[in-house]
Amino acid sequence: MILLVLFTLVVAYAVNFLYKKWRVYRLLLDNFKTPPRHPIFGTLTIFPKTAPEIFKTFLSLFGKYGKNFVLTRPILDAQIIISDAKDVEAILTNPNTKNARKAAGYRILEPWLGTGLLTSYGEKWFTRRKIITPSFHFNILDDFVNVMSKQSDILMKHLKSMAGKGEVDIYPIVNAFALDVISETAMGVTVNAQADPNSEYVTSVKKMSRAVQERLHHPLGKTGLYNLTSKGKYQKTLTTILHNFTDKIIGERRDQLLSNTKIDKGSHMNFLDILLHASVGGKPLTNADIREEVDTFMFEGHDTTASGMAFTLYLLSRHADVQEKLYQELKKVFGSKDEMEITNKKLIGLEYLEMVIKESLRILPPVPGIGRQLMEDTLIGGTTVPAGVNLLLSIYAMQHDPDYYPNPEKFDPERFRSQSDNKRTFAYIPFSAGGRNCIGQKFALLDLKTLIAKVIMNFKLLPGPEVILQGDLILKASNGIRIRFEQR
Ligand code: HEM
Repeated sequence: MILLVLFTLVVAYAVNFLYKKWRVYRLLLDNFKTPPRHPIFGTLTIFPKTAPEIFKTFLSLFGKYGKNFVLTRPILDAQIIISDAKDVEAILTNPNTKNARKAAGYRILEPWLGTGLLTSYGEKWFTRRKIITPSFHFNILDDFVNVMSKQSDILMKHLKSMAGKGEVDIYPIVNAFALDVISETAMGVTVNAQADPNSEYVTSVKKMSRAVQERLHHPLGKTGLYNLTSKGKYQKTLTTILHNFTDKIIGERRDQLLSNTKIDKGSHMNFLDILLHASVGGKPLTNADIREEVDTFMFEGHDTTASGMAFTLYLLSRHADVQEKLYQELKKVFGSKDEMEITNKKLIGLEYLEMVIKESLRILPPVPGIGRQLMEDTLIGGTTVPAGVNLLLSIYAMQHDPDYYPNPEKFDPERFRSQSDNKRTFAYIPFSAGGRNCIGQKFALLDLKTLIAKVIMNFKLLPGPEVILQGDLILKASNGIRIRFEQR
């Protein structure tokens, strides 16, 4: 009898669950365009197998189905893809920012990042954001520029050894640079990715970035069942290595503070120090709390920036006129390459460099799209979409939409000479926008400017093959980002 009652309850729950899902599913399909659907697999079947082909097919859908459309997956799962800047604005500027919950896909980052700033929401996100925001104060960024400049000198030596010797895939090289900069600024230690690319931590970060991308495409990727697969177990092993490393750094730094060893104020205050000094409701953050944030910075602060750096150099290598104009601006500010002293103030004065970077981040945005799960009913394209629905805001599609950017495939930094065109504001969001925008935006721009300025003052860039793009969490090139260097 008890079994019968239990069985009936389970069936009733399942029917109710599916009925509610079906109603949302129907609402979305009745109000948004959608590509042809397979009865079980939904629109998954229109996508080819490889990551570059998936990205190409995805982008072609905007031409066929308009700025917003729906994609479906098994079990009545529907997601709205959005590239109408008006709708993006309404979603990102919702005054209830605390409730900006990330889409279900972000949960694949949680084994490594926990629920740090990127993945959390509600009160936890709000409190952490308040604590972390001062880490990006102008004065602190000033100190960080010294780290960026020092690390870029190491990179120059590395590039010199490669100049004039044919094509180089620039992505892993600038990735190591970005990792060194973020580790020194976030944790106060150098992981020496440039000098020692084979250390356990450095290789584990790289493997983890790849493992996360793979998980994104795995049918069980977003479920707990993934942890039982061999790939899931591999991700767990990497997580343990990465956590052990961060735990050790945090533990040592806390002990140093407790034993009253004075933090050397002559050196920069890093994010870790700020977190160790912070408290919530009078209680200090635990080591586990701090680890979430340090790991989040290590992930979000290096792959993104490396993608931006590598693609900017790639675009410059293919546009000799822009490169020359930039070189002339840099020469005026820095004099000769041997006397280059990089400061925050000098970088801010480089107007054309800023335009070049902005246009690069438009044409090849490191984060091609961001996901949200609606926490309240929201009007999208004239339809009230119920809470719970997952959205993908396509940064790439908006920034390539001819309605917002005439001749969108043309690399033209002059687009950013005038900032007066308000129509475009939310069509250009490489760092997202609103309350949950990128907290590291200023940091990333300084990092990009330092590296690009140093490279262009020292080298002439020449083109290699065209990139084949793949756009998962981070925009990358499946054939590498290959260019040639000649020493100036
Ligand atoms: C060119 C480089 C970068 C780009 C294009 C970029 C882009 C973005 C974007 C689009 C978001 C929104 C993500 C979402 O809503 O899901 C974001 C969030 C975030 N970024 Fe960046 N980012 C860059 C560099 C950095 C750096 C250097 C750091 C750290 C130093 C950083 C830390 C973060 C964090 C912690 C968040 C979450 C913020 C929150 O939700 O409150 N990013 N970034």
